[in-house]
Amino acid sequence: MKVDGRPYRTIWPADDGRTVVVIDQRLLPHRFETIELRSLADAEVAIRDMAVRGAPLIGATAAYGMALGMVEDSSDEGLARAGEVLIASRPTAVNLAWAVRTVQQILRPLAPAERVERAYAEASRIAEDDVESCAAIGRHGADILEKLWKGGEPLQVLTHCNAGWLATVDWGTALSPIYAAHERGVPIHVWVDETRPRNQGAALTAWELASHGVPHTLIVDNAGGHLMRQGRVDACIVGSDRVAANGDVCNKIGTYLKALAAHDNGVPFYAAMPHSTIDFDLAHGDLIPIEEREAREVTHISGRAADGTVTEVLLAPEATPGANFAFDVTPARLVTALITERGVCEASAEGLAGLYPERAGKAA
Ligand SMILES: CSC[C@@H](O)[C@@H](O)C(=O)COP(=O)(O)O
Repeated sequence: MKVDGRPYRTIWPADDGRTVVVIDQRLLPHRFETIELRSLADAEVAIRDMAVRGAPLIGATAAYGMALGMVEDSSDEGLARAGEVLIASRPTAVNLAWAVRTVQQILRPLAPAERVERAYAEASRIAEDDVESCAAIGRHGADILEKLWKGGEPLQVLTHCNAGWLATVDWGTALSPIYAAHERGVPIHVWVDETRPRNQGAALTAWELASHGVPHTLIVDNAGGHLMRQGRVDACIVGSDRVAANGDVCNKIGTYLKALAAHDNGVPFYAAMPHSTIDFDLAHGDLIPIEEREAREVTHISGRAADGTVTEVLLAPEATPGANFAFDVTPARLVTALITERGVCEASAEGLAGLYPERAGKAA
């Protein structure tokens, strides 16, 4: 996608062929800056501190992290250790473990001397695969949005968190259909959930949509139910960090409440994801590890001024403890359909098996 007229992806190798460059998403929407990852530790910290975030981008960063790890130590021990370090950085998005295991599987039979080049090639393949997958998700999802639009007033779509191009290598998952429909001339207005506590909706989704001229309005996380009751939402689309084999969808905390409100109000609720997000090894969503982050993100709110100064304010009494669950699981029965690069399917084991017959019922 473009930033100030220049095409960008969220991750790319620098000219030296070794350093990996990413956008520092902690600085958006006020500053667009990149950081260079030069070591396995840099990649691990970028994921853990959320300079990069979003399931597919975490996966691509982990793949490049494996390559950086191979530069440091391409022995069998180095290969295993790099995987352990990266997998421990964030637990919920399965794309991370999927990318690490994909790279390990390719490298394991090779001699250590051959592993560095092959690791970079595989990381680049994973990144390209994500770009193609997200573009295809955009086409399939735009077909749905086009059908939902009855002509006249803009289609009203609600989204949660950031599942746009910043969360992937390019295009996005939930936002890709919105961009594609917008390109096709379908008038769309997006209700953007702020997405406390880290405000990915306010900071990232709003920034993306504004940069691409898609009309949108920022709302507090609890407004979605009210808008749905008033008939002011035609569809919800979210991304996912992990889809279980039965179609349960894990995504940013608060997604489940939106799905409940959508179900109660007859609003279609779609989740969009590439194949790398589907965990055929997990029978159902209750088995998905839910990341718990620092309570400080809940008890405090912080904002960055345009000059870069960060101000943090305590919201609660000093002694009040906070709990910070980063994701929740929406049961498959509340999901109208899954939108993948292979097409649209029911959120069920049968639906997933129809699209991925080679993976269903087998280890990923
Ligand atoms: C495009 S992927 C969708 C998800 O990764 C996205 O909705 C999300 O929950 C991101 O969470 P984050 O904690 O910002 O990594």
